[in-house]
Amino acid sequence: MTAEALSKLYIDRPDENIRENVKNIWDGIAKPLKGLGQFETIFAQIGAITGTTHIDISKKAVIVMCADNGIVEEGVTQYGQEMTSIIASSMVMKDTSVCKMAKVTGADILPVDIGINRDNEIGGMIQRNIAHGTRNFKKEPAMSQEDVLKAIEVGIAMVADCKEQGYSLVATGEMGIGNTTTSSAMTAALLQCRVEDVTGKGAGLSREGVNRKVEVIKEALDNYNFHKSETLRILATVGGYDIAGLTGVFIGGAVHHIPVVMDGVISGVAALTAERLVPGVKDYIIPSHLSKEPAAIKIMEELGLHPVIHGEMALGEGTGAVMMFSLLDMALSLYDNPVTFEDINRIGK
Ligand SMILES: O=C(O)c1ccc[n+]([C@@H]2O[C@H](COP(=O)([O-])O)[C@@H](O)[C@H]2O)c1
Ligand SMILES: Cc1cc2nc[nH]c2cc1C
Repeated sequence: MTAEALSKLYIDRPDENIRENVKNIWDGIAKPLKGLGQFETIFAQIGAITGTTHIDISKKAVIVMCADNGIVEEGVTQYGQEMTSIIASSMVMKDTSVCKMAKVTGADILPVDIGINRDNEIGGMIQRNIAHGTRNFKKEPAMSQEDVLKAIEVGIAMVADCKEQGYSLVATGEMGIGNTTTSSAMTAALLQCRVEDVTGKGAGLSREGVNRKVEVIKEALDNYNFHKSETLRILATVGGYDIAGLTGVFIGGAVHHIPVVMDGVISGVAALTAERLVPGVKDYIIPSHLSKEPAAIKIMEELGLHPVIHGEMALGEGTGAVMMFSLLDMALSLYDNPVTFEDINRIGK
């Protein structure tokens, strides 16, 4: 896909009549008006996206983009790069946090190697490796624009495949040591805000570690001198294959009318990138939780999204999105099997 073809993608507006119809169905259920709050508007959004008031979220998948980041050699993380491979391998064995949580809600985990740094493939992963990790963005741009476009295409194609396999709801997840550094760098560049305001502990840095991370990002951004509108250049220079792949997942959701549940801060940066590249994508995004990483709230504000879970989570892999799956299933049980005002009036007589 070329940058031009990407910018020309057309996103339909969600169906506003169906949005209203779903809201009216909620109002007919025997409960205080708007009593399920944001969940009512989320189902109205799903109806508007899918073009029907019959909400089906029975088959769910988490697309977990796994990739390595060259910036790790600058000492910006608590763990070494090998941890990406270790957790990705465990994901295939259904033995990581997101796998255990997905088992509870009955969702499938689709682990994608989009840029892990290792010579041999991890059997059982969806093989889409574009490169063995990115380059160190403090020294040189992390990726070429061509490779970034390939990664975006991988994400779009993953959603198309999911649709073909009957999935009606997908979520974003990722695994990649160093990806909170790429996320903070991208947020600072895309929102033109101070690096220290959008940089956090990631997977467990000390205060001194965070200070170092801030300095590394600042030095790099000073060199590149981005304008906030240079979305693709920012992604290619200081982003990662995981963020690019997830950008494609969000775009794919909008193109294929599949709602996409957004996980934490890395997914958030990808969502913002997708909306900047292809305006209209954000109408297809369902936020799940507000990550503890400080960039998350700024991204939510910029996108006008309101996550429902405020639990200070900072885990990644798609865990917050899977938690949201459970809440959506529970809310849907009211919508699917409602007690209406007619029912209770009849019983009460
Ligand atoms: O999802 C989040 O908001 C989130 C916040 C902090 C850390 N993580 C996870 O931790 C890893 C990145 O942390 P780090 O410190 O190596 O940049 C990566 O694999 C993410 O899935 C994820
Ligand atoms: C153990 C571990 C698991 C993770 N899952 C997502 N990011 C992670 C980072 C670490 C360090």
